[in-house]
Formats: sequence, C-alpha cells, structure tokens
Amino acid sequence: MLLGSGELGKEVLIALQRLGVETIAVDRYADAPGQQVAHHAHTVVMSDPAQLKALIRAEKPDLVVPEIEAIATQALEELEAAGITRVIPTARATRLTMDREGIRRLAAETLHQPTSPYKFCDSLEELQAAIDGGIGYPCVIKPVMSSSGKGQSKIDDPAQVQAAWDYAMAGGRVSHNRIIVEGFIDFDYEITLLTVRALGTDGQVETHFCAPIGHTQRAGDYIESWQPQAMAPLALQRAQEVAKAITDNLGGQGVFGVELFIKGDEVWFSEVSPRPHDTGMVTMISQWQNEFELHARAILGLPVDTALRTPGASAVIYGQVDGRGIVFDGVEEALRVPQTELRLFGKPESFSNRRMGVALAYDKDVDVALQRANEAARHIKPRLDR
Ligand SMILES: Nc1ncnc2c1ncn2[C@@H]1O[C@H](COP(=O)(O)OP(=O)(O)OP(=O)(O)O)[C@@H](O)[C@H]1O
Ligand SMILES: NCC(=O)N[C@@H]1O[C@H](COP(=O)([O-])[O-])[C@@H](O)[C@H]1O
Ligand SMILES: [Mg+2]
Repeated sequence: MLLGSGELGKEVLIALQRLGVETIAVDRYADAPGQQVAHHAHTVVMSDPAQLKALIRAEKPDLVVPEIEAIATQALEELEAAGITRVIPTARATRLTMDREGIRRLAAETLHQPTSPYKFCDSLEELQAAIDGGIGYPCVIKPVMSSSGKGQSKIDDPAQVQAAWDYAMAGGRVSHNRIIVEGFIDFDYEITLLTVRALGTDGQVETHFCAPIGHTQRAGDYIESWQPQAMAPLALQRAQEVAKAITDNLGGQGVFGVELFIKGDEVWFSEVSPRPHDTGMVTMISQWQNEFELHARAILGLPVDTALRTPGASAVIYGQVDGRGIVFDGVEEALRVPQTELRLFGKPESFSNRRMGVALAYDKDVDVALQRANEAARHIKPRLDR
C-alpha cells in the first residue's frame, strides 16, 4: 500500500508490479498518478489517524510504503507496534522525517553530524531573538512541517523578519506556529545522495550508494538535476559517512534521499527523505536500476545494483496554467531533441506551479545532458483542453 501516489509513487508501483506484487494506491485526491496504474485505489485524508487506521485494518497490506510526509505517522507507529503491518523503511523513520525538528535534532544532537546552525521558534519574538543571538543574516526560515519549499524564505536583514514569519505561518502543512531558522550555508553545490539499505545474501542489511546527484532549487523547489555531480574524493567520502550514520539510525530497508550541502571538502547534512527523492527522477535515464526499482527491490529483500548507466539529467515541467484536464503541446519538438525522454505524470488538475512532468536526457557529457533536458522541457506547453 502506497501512502501518497504522485509521480514518485507511480514509479514505485510500476516497479513493484513488475516483480509480481499486488498494489494499492492511496492519495488525498482521486485519480492521482499512481492510482491510474495500481490494482486498487483509495482516496482518504492520510493525515487523519482514524481514516488511515481504518483503511489499513480493512486492506491488511503486507507493506505500507509512505510516499509523502503529510501522513498520520503516529497511527503507523501504533499499527507497526501491534504487528498489523510493516512500514517502509520503519514507522519511526517516517515520524522523525515528517517534522524538521525530529530529523534535525537526531542528526545534529544525537548523531553529531555537521548541519547549519539552527533554532526552533514558536513566535516572531523568539525568531528575532534566535537571529540576534547567533544565527545572524542571511538565514533561512521554514515551517517545521512543509516540503518543496512551501513557506520557506531566505532573508538578509532585520526588515524582512516579519514577512518571513508570516510567509512560514501561511505555508506550513499543519496549523501550528513552529518554525526552524537556519544559518545560510554558502555552499559550492548541493547533492542528493541516494542511499539504499538492502539485504545481502547473508540476510544482513548492506548500504549501497548511488552516484551523487547535483540539483538546482528555486524557491526551495527542485527545477533540474543531474547525475553524476563531480565531487572531490574527500567530500564524497564525508558525504557517504554522513549518509551512512543517518540511514543506519533510521534503519529498515529501502531508498533514502540524503540532502547535503558541499563547499570544498566540507559537508553539511540538510535533510533526508526515507523514500525515493524528486531530484532522483534523473535515475530513470541514468541508472540501470532507477531509484524506484531500487526501492521496490530493497523493500522486498531482493538484490540491488546502484551502478550508473550513463550521465544524465532531468528538468521539471510545470503546469503553467490552472485547471483540470490539461493537454500538452510540443511533445514532438521535445522528443526531437536527441537522447531525451519524457515523463508526463497524468495529474488530473494543473496549477501554474505544480510539477506536471519531467524531461530526461543522457549524454557522455553531463552538461550536454542537462542542456538537452532543459531544451526538451521548454518545448512542452501545457494548455487547458477546451
Ligand atoms: N540553511 C540553508 N542554507 C542554504 N541553503 C538552504 C538552507 N536551507 C535550505 N536551503 C536551500 O533551499 C532548498 C530547500 O530546502 P529544504 O530541502 O530544507 O526544503 P524542503 O521544503 O524540504 O524541500 P524538498 O521537500 O523539496 O526537499 C535546499 O535544497 C537549498 O537549496
Ligand atoms: N519533494 C517531495 C515530492 O516531490 N513529492 C512528490 O510530489 C507528489 C505531490 O505532488 P503534488 O503536490 O503536485 O500533488 C508526491 O505524491 C510525490 O510523488
Ligand atoms: Mg529538501
């Protein structure tokens, strides 16, 4: 049972089905991408513990695979503890990572991994005091529960604090007033290190790393990614050490997207998804086993291979228009760009800023791949089918 059936879950569902698994796709709205391919579909409020528990008790899935953060993770912990189902990678990992406070305190305070300086605040006054007390400017303000940059802002001076606070209050996933303020890291580049915990032949969990994925973010949302990102050997080694420390603690089996900032040989942990990562969609063209296939294999106890097939890149296609039932012009022009592919997700409703697809490209030169992915993406013109 996938909890969340967007573009990432859809690919996990397809990978699982190819290995003979019966699948149930759950999302907050009907006709989500994954619901269009799964054997069974349900639409419920996944953040409501009662609804979530009732569904899991009724369907009795062997595996529950969270695909988004906004789910009632406490209900999952209860069901897992009662032996009713198995949560991927673990119910505890989904709880810790749904809230920036859980994962940040674990990484920095328990595991002593390098992170940006940070403070959690419950009011504008506390925020101002945290900045004045050492976080300083520039800094980044985020609701504790949000993703894809929602409610997030970077500020450079005191005049912007009030607006950043208001924006965080409006952009959080649940209505409570807690935010994190982080010192701004002036990194050279940032990566997602896909880290796979899978069973070896002896039945013990082994950790495998994919080649690092570089990406560009705009307003906290990913717009393009490429693999491999060139890294100094020491930086790569440190990145893998941080990823290992964090994923060892989170435990279970599956793919983790470990987000790291890099400057020279220095590495900072930012956050982690205990599931495939949006920037990892590039692996649909760049790896023999993409991140969704790796997730499916790892959770089923099957062997994995994280080898790179070719350098590649992904570029996001946004909805650009608001409305239900969009069609896409420019598909032919996009695919005339050599060495490209498209994934149009099939979301039933478009918003101008909603991710509706990605263009993928490969080349022996990763810069060429990135340029082609963007060129293909630019050709796609969503419009309302009227
Ligand atoms: N402390 C920081 N210093 C510098 N840049 C930062 C910092 N925090 C966040 N960013 C930038 O903002 C981006 C989004 O931040 P973050 O990953 O915390 O947000 P998110 O909403 O969880 O995004 P997603 O769900 O897409 O991963 C980062 O990838 C990075 O580019
Ligand atoms: N950074 C997390 C991420 O990329 N999650 C992906 O986006 C979908 C939600 O999209 P929507 O907001 O357009 O419904 C999720 O279901 C997941 O596939
Ligand atoms: Mg992130």
